[in-house]
This record gives sequence, structure tokens and C-alpha cells, in this order.
Amino acid sequence: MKIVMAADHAGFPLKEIAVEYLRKRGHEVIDLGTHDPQPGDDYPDFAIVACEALLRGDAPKAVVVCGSGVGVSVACNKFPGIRASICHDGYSAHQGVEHDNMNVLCLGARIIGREPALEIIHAFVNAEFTNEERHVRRLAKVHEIEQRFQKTDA
Ligand SMILES: O=C(CO)[C@H](O)[C@H](O)[C@H](O)COP(=O)(O)O
Repeated sequence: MKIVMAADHAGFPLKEIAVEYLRKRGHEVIDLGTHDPQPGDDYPDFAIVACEALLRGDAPKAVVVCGSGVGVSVACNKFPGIRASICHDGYSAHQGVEHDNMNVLCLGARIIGREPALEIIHAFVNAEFTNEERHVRRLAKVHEIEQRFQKTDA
């Protein structure tokens, strides 16, 4: 599978581990940076490049990492068509895809250790949306919220 990855300086160490993990398992990782652990990045910049890549169709899923996972989660969810969440447990990571069609996994590199993070990434990457009627119905309601409150230029 193709997977977009991006992180700010705080997320950089975990991103590097995750990129290597995914590539070793045969995934095509599109690594959108940062490529530098020096402090001073702004997490929205990495949320933007990752979400733009997904919305262009470069990959179906992204993993975006910051210090806590909160900043990138807030920023990614500003994009119509993006369904992002922090998941620091495997159940949420696969159920988030199966029920909620989550397409961006947000992780906090300062919160979670290497092994749990990799388990969570594995769960996210290997999960599929079930397409069950109740989940489709609920997602349609989420989509309606997105449409109703979308800003216009007016
Ligand atoms: O973790 C975060 C909050 O959600 C941010 O995305 C940043 O990673 C964090 O704020 C960076 O902190 P720093 O003190 O600038 O290293």
C-alpha cells in the first residue's frame, strides 16, 4: 500500500522509525518530511502537505506525527474529506478505519513508545472500511456537517 508520512521536529524520531518499518514490510512510503530534527517546525505545515497529498490521490492513508498528536489532528481535520484522529491504542486504530473510514492516523511521538506505535500503525494500515449500512449512514451525517459549515469566499 502507498502511505503518506509527515512529522514536525517533535514527531521526526518516530516518523523515521515508522518509515523504515513500513518500507521493510513492502509498503511504498511517501515521506514528506521533516527530514531534520532541529526544533522550530510548525506542525500545520506538515498536516497541510500530508492532507494535500491524500486529497490529490497520491495515497489512500497518511500517518502524521507531532509531539502529542493533538496539533496535527486539529489541523488535518480542517480539510474537507480528511478524517483524522489520534490513536494511541490498536483497537481505535483499526476500528477508526473499519467504522469511521479514518484516513489520517495522528501520533504523539512524546507520548507513545516505539513498539506500541508500530502496532498501532500496523493496525491502521491493515484495516479496511466495512461499508456496513450503519457506518455509511453515520459518515454521511459527518459529511453533511462538513458541507454545512464549509467556509465560502463570500
Ligand atoms: O505536540 C504538539 C501539540 O499538539 C505540536 O504539534 C508540536 O509538536 C509541539 O508543540 C512542539 O513543541 P516544541 O516545544 O516547539 O518542540
